[in-house]
Amino acid sequence: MANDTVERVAVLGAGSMGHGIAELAALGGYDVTIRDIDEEIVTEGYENIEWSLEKLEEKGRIDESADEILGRIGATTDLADAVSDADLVIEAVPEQLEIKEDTFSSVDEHAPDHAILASNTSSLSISDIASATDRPDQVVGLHFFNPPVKMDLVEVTYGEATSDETAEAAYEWVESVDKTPIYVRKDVHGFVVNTVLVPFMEEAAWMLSNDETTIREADAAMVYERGYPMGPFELNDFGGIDIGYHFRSESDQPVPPVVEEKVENDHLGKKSGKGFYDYDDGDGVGYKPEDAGSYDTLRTEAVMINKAAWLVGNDVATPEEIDIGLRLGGSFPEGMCRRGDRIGLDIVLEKLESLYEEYGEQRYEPTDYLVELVEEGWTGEDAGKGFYDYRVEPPYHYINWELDDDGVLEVELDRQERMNSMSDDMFMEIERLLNDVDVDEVSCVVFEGAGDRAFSSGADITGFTADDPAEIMDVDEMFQTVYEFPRPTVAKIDGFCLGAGIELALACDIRIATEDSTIGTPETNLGVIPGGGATQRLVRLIGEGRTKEMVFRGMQFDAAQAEEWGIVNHAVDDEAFEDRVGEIVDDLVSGPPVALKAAKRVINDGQDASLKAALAMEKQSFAVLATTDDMLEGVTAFRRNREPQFEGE
Ligand SMILES: C/C=C/C(=O)SCCNC(=O)CCNC(=O)[C@H](O)C(C)(C)COP(=O)(O)OP(=O)(O)OC[C@H]1O[C@@H](n2cnc3c(N)ncnc32)[C@H](O)[C@@H]1OP(=O)(O)O
Repeated sequence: MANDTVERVAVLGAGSMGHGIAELAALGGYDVTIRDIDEEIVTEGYENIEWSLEKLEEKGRIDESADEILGRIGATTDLADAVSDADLVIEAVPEQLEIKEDTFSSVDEHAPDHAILASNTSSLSISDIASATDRPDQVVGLHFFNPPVKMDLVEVTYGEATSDETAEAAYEWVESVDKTPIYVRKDVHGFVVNTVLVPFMEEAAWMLSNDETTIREADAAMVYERGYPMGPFELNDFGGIDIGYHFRSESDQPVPPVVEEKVENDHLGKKSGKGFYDYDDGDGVGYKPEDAGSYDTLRTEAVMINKAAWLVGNDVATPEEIDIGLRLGGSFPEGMCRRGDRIGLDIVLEKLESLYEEYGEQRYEPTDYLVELVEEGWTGEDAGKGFYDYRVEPPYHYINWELDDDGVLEVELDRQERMNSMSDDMFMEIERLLNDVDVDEVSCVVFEGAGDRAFSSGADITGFTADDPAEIMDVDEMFQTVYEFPRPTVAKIDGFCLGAGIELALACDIRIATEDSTIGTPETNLGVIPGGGATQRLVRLIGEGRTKEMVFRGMQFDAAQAEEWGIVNHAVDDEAFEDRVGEIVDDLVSGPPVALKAAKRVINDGQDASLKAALAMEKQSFAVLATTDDMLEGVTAFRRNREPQFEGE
């Protein structure tokens, strides 16, 4: 029976994945034993962990010392020793079924009965691996991405016999080490991420094999026109061309001839000095935006969306899980379900049908689920439903929000894989939330960034070349919605707050930052200027000279300087941060709502009026407020020497 209290972890294999997983487990507070067959490999793995922890310590990214964390890690070559008291065993030995089976059979013999046995395989079947044990119900896939400490995603994969109890315990463990798990509910080859990601590279390789594209054209189009972080050939070179090759051939699927040829010639990508690009004797990756030509981006995206539909239709994963998987595991700007809903599933289906007709290849055959959606008229966002249902409560993918009993609306920008940088969807979601929320229920709004690295590093730069300039200009509306929201707003800044990040903060009424935060307007480094209001809001806040210096020089500085310049209200020590924000929010929550709303309007609008007109606005508001119940309550409380209880009337 799986144990839901994991205290001790054993990691088998001290290579790049194994030592990374062991480091992660130790960072999460677990006692870990790392084991490999050879003393030298174990020592190397241990030293790699030591080096990495020291780097994290130097960068101030860990709360404990590297030595303390290292103190939780033991190393051995003895498998029985490593697993005998482990509650969770994670295998990260070479990707060969025989080696995995031998390992699991020995682990089964020596690990406690309650232990969960996990495999980090990325391409083998969990069910096959589990069958080497007498407890297949306690065997689960835990597919970490490389490097495990940096990459946020872990796929938690069911084998045929895996019990819910085991999968749930594994899922919770992943959360306990601060990673994001997604369930892969069936043991399908490639799990979720690779099922959708591999065609990104493969479709381009088929097109190259058929002389339908060039390497640079495909890479430039997917990066600059569609916003992917790397082009398909660049990604293939980066990850290793042999990896994708084995992935296809293991599952008896045809391999594009250009890939076969590269593997035969040992041109495996960056690691061998040559792949689709030449790294040793050439300039390496070298495409430019103008190389994009007429590459058929929809062809690749349609195949990926078809794969995503196949996963959903076969209950392997939900659209949310697929999209999180691709964002965190593939660094995609958005998941393929969301992208499909934006493109229009009817357009995707039509594309697949025409490709299927032209080439007759199985990979173009539209999956049943996609056909069903389109037949029912659920063709995506414009139709109100596609992979996601946009009709009643449209989903929020990039912000988390909560309205508590005191009326504090907490909005968390959550795109940690890209430093909470703001995509079009994030802009839209913030705006939609503020427009849809019942203002009477809200006493104040607090914006913050998810994770511990950034409030927001700005607008998503990768979208700049892919988006229509008119859409980029529209971002301004969200900032104005925040600025005009009729309740006090607070920016709670911890970490990078750059570009659109500081612009969101400037649209808030009060800004409070941890001392270590970095604040700035780096847009000129990108050849643009702030587009979300910073030039205008900053000049009103800190004056012309400082605004010009900041914007012209693309300056970034710490919170102390931001406080000195008047950009943030308070720069606060890390330890005191939550309390300080809490004090401010408490004051806003207990303040008189009608008066605060009036004060905000008069202060905002008065800045654009003449002093005379602004004073008149103030006087008028004062007079109106003097007739409210809140004023009576304020005066009564003063006379009776008690705290006022404002009702907002
Ligand atoms: C109208 C508004 C306009 C604007 O806002 S323009 C944008 C202004 N902002 C910037 O120019 C800041 C850009 N970002 C950075 O300079 C750096 O990041 C930081 C200094 C914030 C952090 O650096 P480090 O600690 O080395 O992290 P990392 O590896 O650069 O970032 C982690 C991942 O986040 C992605 N990322 C960060 N900021 C953005 C962004 N603004 N747009 C898109 N992606 C971003 C990276 O690329 C990377 O991703 P991967 O791990 O896949 O390599």
